[in-house]
Amino acid sequence: MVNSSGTIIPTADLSPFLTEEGSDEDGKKKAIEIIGKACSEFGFFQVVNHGVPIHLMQKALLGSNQFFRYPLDRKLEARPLPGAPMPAGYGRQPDHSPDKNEFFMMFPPDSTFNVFPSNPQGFREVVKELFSCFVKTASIIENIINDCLGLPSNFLSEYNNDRNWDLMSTFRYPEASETENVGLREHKDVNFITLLFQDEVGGLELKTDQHQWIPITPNQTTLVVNVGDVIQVLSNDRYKSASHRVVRQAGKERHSYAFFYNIGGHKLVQPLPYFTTHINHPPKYKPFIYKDYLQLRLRNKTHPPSRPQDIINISYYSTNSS
Ligand SMILES: O=C(O)CCC(=O)C(=O)O
Ligand SMILES: [Fe+2]
Repeated sequence: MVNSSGTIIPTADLSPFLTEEGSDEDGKKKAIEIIGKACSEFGFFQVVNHGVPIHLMQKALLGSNQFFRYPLDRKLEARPLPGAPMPAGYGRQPDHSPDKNEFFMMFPPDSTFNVFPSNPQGFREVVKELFSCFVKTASIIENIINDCLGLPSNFLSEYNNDRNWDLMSTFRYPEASETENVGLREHKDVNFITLLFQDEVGGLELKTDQHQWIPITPNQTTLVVNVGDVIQVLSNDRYKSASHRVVRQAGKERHSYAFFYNIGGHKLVQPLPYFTTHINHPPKYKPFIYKDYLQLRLRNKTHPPSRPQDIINISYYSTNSS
C-alpha cells in the first residue's frame, strides 16, 4: 500500500499461517520476507487476514465509543485497583501531560487486576474476546519474527512464555483545538510487539530514519504492527523499535485499540548471543530486568519530565552512554 506521502507501508497476508499446517509454503515464505524486511527498515508493518474478526474490531470500537461518552463519574466506576502493576481500568492522562487522551486498559481476561465497566452491555465480553484473538495473532507474528531473525525454532516463544503481562488499551483522543493537536507524543513502545487498529479518523504516524512522519492510513481490515524495545535489544538493533505518535484531528475525535504483547516482568533482557558473541559484535545494551524498565517508563507518564531529554527510553541501557 502506498500512502499519501508516497512511502510504501509493507503489508503481509497472514492467511497461510491460519490454514492447515504446511498447505501454503510459498505464502508463508512471502509473508516472512515482507515482515523481515519491514522490521529492519521501518520497525513496523501491517497485516491482513490476521485472524482477528473484523466485525469484532468494529463492535469493540462501537463499545468504547459509547463508554467514553458516559459522564466522568460513571467512567470512574472502572477506576484502577490500588496495587495493580499497571493501572487497569479507566484512566486519563494527567492534566499536566502534553498527551491528550483517555483510555480503558485491561490485563488478560482472567486477571484479578481487571476492572470492567458494567456498561455498555456486552462491552466486557467483546474486549475479552478481542484480547484473546490478539494473543493468537501476536504469537503467529512472534514465530514469523523468530524465523526472520534466523533464531532456533520456537526460541522467542519459549523466551516469551509468560502471558500475564500482556495489556490491551482502547483510547479516545479529543478533537484538536486551534492551538494544539498532540494526542500522544513521539515514543517507542517498551514491549515485544504492539498490534493496533484505529477508526476512520486516523492520526497515527510513524517516523522514518530520514525523520519523515508517515501517516498510517486507517483501514478496517488491517492491523498495524510495530516492533517494541524488547525485540530491538534482543536482536542488538537488527530490528528497530519504531518511533510513532498520534496527532489529533480538527473537528473529529479519534478511537483506537492497541494490544501490547509483553514479556514477563522478571525476564532478563539483553542482546542475544546470536547477534553478539556468535558474530563478534559487541552488545549495544546492558542487561536489565524488564520490570525495572517498565517502572521508569511508567514514571515518564505519571511525572512527565519538562525537558524532552529527560524522558527515559531504551538508550538508558545503551552501552555507549556510560
Ligand atoms: O492510539 C494509537 O493509535 C497508538 C497508541 C500508542 O502508540 C501507545 O499507546 O503506545
Ligand atoms: Fe505506542
